[in-house]
Amino acid sequence: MSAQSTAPSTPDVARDFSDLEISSTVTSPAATRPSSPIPASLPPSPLPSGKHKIAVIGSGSWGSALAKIAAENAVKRNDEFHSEVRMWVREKIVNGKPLTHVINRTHLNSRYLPDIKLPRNLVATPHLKDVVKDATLIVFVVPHQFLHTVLGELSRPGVLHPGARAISAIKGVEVNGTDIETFASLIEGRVGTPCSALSGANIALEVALGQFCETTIGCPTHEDSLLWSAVFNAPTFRVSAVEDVNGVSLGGALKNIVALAAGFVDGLGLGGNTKAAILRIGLGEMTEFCLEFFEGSQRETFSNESAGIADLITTCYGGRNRKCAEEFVKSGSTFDVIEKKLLNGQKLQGTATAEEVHNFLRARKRVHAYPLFEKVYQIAFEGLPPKSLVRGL
Ligand SMILES: NC(=O)c1ccc[n+]([C@@H]2O[C@H](COP(=O)([O-])OP(=O)(O)OC[C@H]3O[C@@H](n4cnc5c(N)ncnc54)[C@H](O)[C@@H]3O)[C@@H](O)[C@H]2O)c1
Ligand SMILES: O=P(O)(O)OC[C@H](O)CO
Repeated sequence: MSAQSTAPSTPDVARDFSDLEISSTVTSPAATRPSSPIPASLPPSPLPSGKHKIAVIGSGSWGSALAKIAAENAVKRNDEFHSEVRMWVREKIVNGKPLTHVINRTHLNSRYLPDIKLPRNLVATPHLKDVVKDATLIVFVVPHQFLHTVLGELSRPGVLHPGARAISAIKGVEVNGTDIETFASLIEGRVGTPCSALSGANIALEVALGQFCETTIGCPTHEDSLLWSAVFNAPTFRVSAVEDVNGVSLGGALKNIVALAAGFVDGLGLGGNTKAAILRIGLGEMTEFCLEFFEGSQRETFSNESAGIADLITTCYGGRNRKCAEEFVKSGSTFDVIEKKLLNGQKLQGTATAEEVHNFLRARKRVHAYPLFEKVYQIAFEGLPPKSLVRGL
């Protein structure tokens, strides 16, 4: 959704789908929270009947981990899904061989998620058009820097199945002057498929190793939440559904700014009390930002869901943004240099989001209302000394 005015929040209970069985013709009323509807310009096209075909756009560490779960579920729920799941891999030569060949022969993504065995029914495919051919369920999980290029190709007529549904697992926001949009909304607008959001306390490697965790899906309709729960819910990846697409998207995006602050705290050698204060203040700014600018979003998505408080905690202790921000303080290098040095080809999201959010707040003349976000921006981009992080908060 585009930026909008403040709206009251209504508490409700999220639904746990651990024992889920799906049907593509579910008509029961939504058991999930109310939220903003699909824009009027996009009348939901009917979901195709029959088995669903899943496509995953992105094969970084999170793309590969999500594709693994989806492909395992596609086999387990073979009455609902085609067993073959295709994953878009941006071709790259790794040890003299194309990455797609490596993945399809060894069932390992040696570049981005090494040592994790991927299911044999997960097929790495280098051309986007082939990945989405006949796909009815499309997972978007590229680093947000590259989404526009992907959407450019997918928005050509005839490329996507007309009744397809999409979900975005991308953490970031799109800003244009005084407008702000989630990636779910951007995808929906560009390719015309209703788009849900998936976000949670989900460090890719831990998920891929099968360590228990939770995630939140924000879906525009109950039907979408049943579909996406069936794609992703697993014994060690527990899906809870809410109808707050914006809250789920914004939780994942904004926590990356707070994670940079947490990394500054670590780099400065400050202790647990300071970090806890940063997390509390950060969660407050994340929640208020979403409520102020995204009509219909829910405070409880931040306080109760994996996409809110839980993701904030895991990112501020174990994430890449935290790690790079600590190094920023300790080494004095730029984030570009640190990303190359520490992330082995993976992409940092928090700095870009801090800049986008700063530009948006400045355009809206609301910078003063979000002092932690602004401090992070100034430290990362304007040379403010990291030790001033907590001054005046
Ligand atoms: N890694 C995690 O633990 C994690 C967890 C949850 C959410 N996320 C989110 O998922 C999204 C994807 O992150 P990731 O960790 O899978 O990716 P990543 O950081 O591992 O980045 C690698 C991916 O970027 C692609 N890439 C590199 N250069 C490209 C270019 N020029 N054009 C197109 N693609 C290019 C690579 O092909 C590869 O698929 C991000 O928004 C991230 O915030 C990540
Ligand atoms: O490693 P980060 O900081 O990009 O965080 C990864 C995930 O978003 C954690 O849920």
